[in-house]
Amino acid sequence: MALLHLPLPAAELLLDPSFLSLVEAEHLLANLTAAVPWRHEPIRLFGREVMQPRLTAWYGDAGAAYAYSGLRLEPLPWLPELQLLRRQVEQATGTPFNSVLLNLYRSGQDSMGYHADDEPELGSEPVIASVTLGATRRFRLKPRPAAFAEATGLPAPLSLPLTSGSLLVMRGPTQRNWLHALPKTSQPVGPRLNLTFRWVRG
Ligand SMILES: O=C(O)CCC(=O)C(=O)O
Ligand SMILES: [Fe+2]
Repeated sequence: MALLHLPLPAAELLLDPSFLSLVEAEHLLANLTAAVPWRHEPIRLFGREVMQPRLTAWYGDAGAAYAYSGLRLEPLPWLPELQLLRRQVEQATGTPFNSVLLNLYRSGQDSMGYHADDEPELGSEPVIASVTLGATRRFRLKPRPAAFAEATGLPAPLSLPLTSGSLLVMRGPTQRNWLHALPKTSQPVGPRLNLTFRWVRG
């Protein structure tokens, strides 16, 4: 399959539902779950420290350090399977990446709140390439700010089920005009590992 444009105003969103085969995705999920030194990090939220409802890890080229919601993350050196995946994602998107953020959602109770990937070190129109392994979860998008939200006439946030092996690309003005989230679900779901490849300016 190839990357297909999803029609979303003031955004550039592309999806390849079968970027990896289900078997490839399953192997990668098992290998990475075991090999990655997962961290459970606090996050600063409205001046309070709370634990993130997920496990994380940050890999990248030396020097691609990243400030993320009050955390300064030093990258781990690439694992061979992450290096290979980086090259496949670069090939598919035609974009270079120097780092990847891994999020492990252990169950339906793990989640990520609404945010934009708009940290200064990502630049003004970042390309974010997101690979999903494991459980299908709903990725939500809602327009920002309020005036633009009204103009889109959307009654509710968009909901995009991301399946195992899929590749989602957000680029162009997407981060400026939209927020995204991965809400909790009460469904009994297995673990989901998401990898977002990024270019961080040193
Ligand atoms: O898990 C996902 O699909 C989203 C992850 C995300 O938005 C992020 O890492 O910034
Ligand atoms: Fe994000």
